[in-house]
Amino acid sequence: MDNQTQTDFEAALQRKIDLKTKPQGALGRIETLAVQVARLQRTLTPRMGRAQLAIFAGDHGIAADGVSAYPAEVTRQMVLNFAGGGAAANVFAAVNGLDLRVVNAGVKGGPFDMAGIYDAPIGPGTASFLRGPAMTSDQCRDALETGRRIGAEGAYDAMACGEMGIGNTSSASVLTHLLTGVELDVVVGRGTGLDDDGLARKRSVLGRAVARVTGPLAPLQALTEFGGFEIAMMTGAMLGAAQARRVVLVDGFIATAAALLAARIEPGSRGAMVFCHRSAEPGHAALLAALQADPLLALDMRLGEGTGAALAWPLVRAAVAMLNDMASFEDAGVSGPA
Ligand SMILES: Cc1cc2ncn([C@H]3O[C@H](COP(=O)(O)O)[C@@H](O)[C@H]3O)c2cc1C
Ligand SMILES: O=C(O)c1cccnc1
Repeated sequence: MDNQTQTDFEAALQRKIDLKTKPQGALGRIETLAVQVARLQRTLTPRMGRAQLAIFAGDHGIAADGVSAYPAEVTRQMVLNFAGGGAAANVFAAVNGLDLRVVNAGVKGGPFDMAGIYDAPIGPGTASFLRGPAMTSDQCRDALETGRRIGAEGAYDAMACGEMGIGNTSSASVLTHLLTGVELDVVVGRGTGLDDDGLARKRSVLGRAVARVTGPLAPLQALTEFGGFEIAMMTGAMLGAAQARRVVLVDGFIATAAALLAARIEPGSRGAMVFCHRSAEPGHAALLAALQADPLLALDMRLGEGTGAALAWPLVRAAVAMLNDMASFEDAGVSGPA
């Protein structure tokens, strides 16, 4: 769109919302959401029919260094739980009508070879980033490419990204520190529920890991050094979905680390992102501030899997329904402001 067309479009969009049977601005953030989706789809009559929740799973070498309250085997066990329909993400996706896709981005123990799990492993888990890079730059590129393809596949209007990977709050914490400049100790949290000793150990391990590198890292370098296969694939999926002009439903701490990477790699992707909830994991605030994002929900959740994204999906649908289906003052014969 040229500048004049853009200005006319924005004016027509705001006028359409202001003529609805409500006091001006009375639907608050629902109005902002409607504007965002209309801009993304470049129409005054956007569509918000189907959403997919893709859960990317990957193992982390750093998990063997004692940074999680749970053992690494839980990653694989939870992938089987997703396939069996028993996880929180399954339940919320079912209630709110999102299609679920489970992606093996690199879980230890080899391919699953079973219905309901898409095997696209980059490797058998990352290497521990305490001792060297988590992955090679080729692996990082492959994960991003696979993610981009997944993000653009199917006939979806929205893409929710979730993750599973024991140890991935460690990866996300280091990425948050490197990408935002906020002090490491501030952004490291309890993850799955470390006690005070566990948290101190996690801070110490991650401090030593960060000391391995010097100087500011470019986003792709940071992802290669300290990322996870599921984080890299999720970053790619967000980029692919944004490029296809789909709404990107961003979940909690880990997903927002991927979102910040995506926005740094391609700033244009930011416009597609809807920030769904504020995680209780402390590093989330730093990521949200860097993205100038104010999430829709604050439910004290700290799970991941895309649970917050699945819960926020009906709000996006409601915003679009408001724009398309709500009567104007004239349609309904309601008097405007006195
Ligand atoms: C049973 C179970 C289900 C989960 N679903 C998501 N996570 C979440 O916790 C993990 C990250 O936390 P940390 O860095 O402390 O390991 C990720 O797998 C994340 O998705 C889970 C964790 C557990 C234990
Ligand atoms: O907010 C998240 O995504 C999160 C927080 C803790 C553990 N796993 C995920």
